[in-house]
Amino acid sequence: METIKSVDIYELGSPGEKSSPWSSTILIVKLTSSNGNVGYGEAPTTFMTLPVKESMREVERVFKDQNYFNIEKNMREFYKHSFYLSRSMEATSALSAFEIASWDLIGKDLGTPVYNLLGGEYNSELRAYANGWYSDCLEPDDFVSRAKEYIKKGYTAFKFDPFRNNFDRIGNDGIKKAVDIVSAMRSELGENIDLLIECHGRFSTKYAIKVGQALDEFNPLFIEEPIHPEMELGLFDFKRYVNTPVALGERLLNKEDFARYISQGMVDIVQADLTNSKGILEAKKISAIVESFGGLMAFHNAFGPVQTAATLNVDYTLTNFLIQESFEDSWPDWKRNLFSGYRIENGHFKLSGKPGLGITADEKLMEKLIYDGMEEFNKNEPSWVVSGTYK
Ligand SMILES: O=C(O)[C@H](O)[C@@H](O)[C@H](O)[C@H](O)CO
Ligand SMILES: [Mg+2]
Repeated sequence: METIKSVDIYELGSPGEKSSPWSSTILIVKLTSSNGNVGYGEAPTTFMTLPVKESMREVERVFKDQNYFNIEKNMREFYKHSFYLSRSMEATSALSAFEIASWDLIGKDLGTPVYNLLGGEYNSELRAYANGWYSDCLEPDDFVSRAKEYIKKGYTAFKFDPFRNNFDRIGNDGIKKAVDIVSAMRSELGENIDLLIECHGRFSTKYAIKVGQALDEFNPLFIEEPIHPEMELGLFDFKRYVNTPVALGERLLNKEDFARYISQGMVDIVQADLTNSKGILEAKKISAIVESFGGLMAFHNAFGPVQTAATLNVDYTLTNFLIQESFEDSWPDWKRNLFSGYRIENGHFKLSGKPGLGITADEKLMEKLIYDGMEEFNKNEPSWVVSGTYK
C-alpha cells in the first residue's frame, strides 16, 4: 500500500513582478509517496494566502500516512474533523489542494494521465477564453486595441469587467461607460468573437438588472456574477429580466451548493473552481449534476499552473464542456516557468499526455520563489480586479 510519506507546503511569489493582484502569490502542496513519486496540488489565495496556508497544515494532519488512492475516504475523514468545512472557503481550498495532489500521485503510479481515470478523452481541443488581458484598460479604444493583440495570438473569446470602480450601485454614467466599451468591442471585433461580461459579484439586484438589460443587445456569451454572491435570491429576478445566460460558481464550495443553484435555474454556465470546491473528483460530480439540468461547464481558473493542469484533466472528459478560462498569456515569467507540460496555442489548451496531471515542476525555481506573507495590497484597488481598471 502506497501512502503519503511527506507533505511540503510552498507559498511562492516574486514581489515586484507584475501579476494579477489576487494571485501575486500562489500556494502549492507537494505530496511525496512512500514509493518516491511526487504529486502537486494548488490552493487559491485572494486576500487569504496565510489563512489557507495554515489550513493546509490541518489537512496534512488528516492526509499524512494515508493511502492516497482512497480519495473518498480521505476527503470524508477531513469532512468529519472540519466542523466548518461546508462554509469555509479557506478549509475547502486547503483540502482541494491535497485532493488534486493525490490524483497526480495516482496517475503517476499507474503511468497514465488523470483524464484516463475520469472517463477518458472526450474533448481533445479545449477552447480557451482570455482573461487578465485588459490591465490598465479604461477607455473603449484601450480594450479594443489590446484585444486585437490577443486575437493575433489566436484567442476568439474575451472576458472583461467594464464597470471600473462602481460598487453596489451604478449610475447612468457608469452604465453608459460599460455600454461604450462593450459596444466598441462588438462592433470592432465582429460577431465571431465571444464577449464574456464579468461583474465580480459587485452589484445589488436592481442595479445588476439595469446593467444586464443594457448589455443584452451585444449578445454576450454570458454575464458573470452579476449580483453580490450572498444575495443569490436576486438571481431569480435577474433571470426574469435579463436574456444573457448567467455564469457563476467561483465562490461555491461543494456539489450541494451547485445542486441548489442549477436545480432552481439560478445559473446557466457553471464556473466551479477545482481549487476551492474539493478538487478533481468533486468537479466530475458537479459537472454531472449540472449536465442533468442542461447546464454547461466553464471552470474558473485564475491562479497558478497546477490549477490549470488539474482543470484541463477534467475538461478533457466532459460532455458538457463550454470553454476554459485562461490567464496564461498575461502571466509573469516566474509563474509561466514553474511547471511545464500543457500548452496554449491558437486559443486552445492541450495537455502533454504525461502521467498524473501531466506537468513537471522546476524544483530549483520553486526553491528560489519561496515567499512568506500576504499578497499585495492596494488601498485603492481591491485585489480581485485586473490591475489598473478600478478608477
Ligand atoms: O472570473 C475570474 O477569473 C475571477 O473573478 C477573477 O477575476 C477574480 O477576481 C479572482 O479569481 C479573485 O479570486
Ligand atoms: Mg469571476
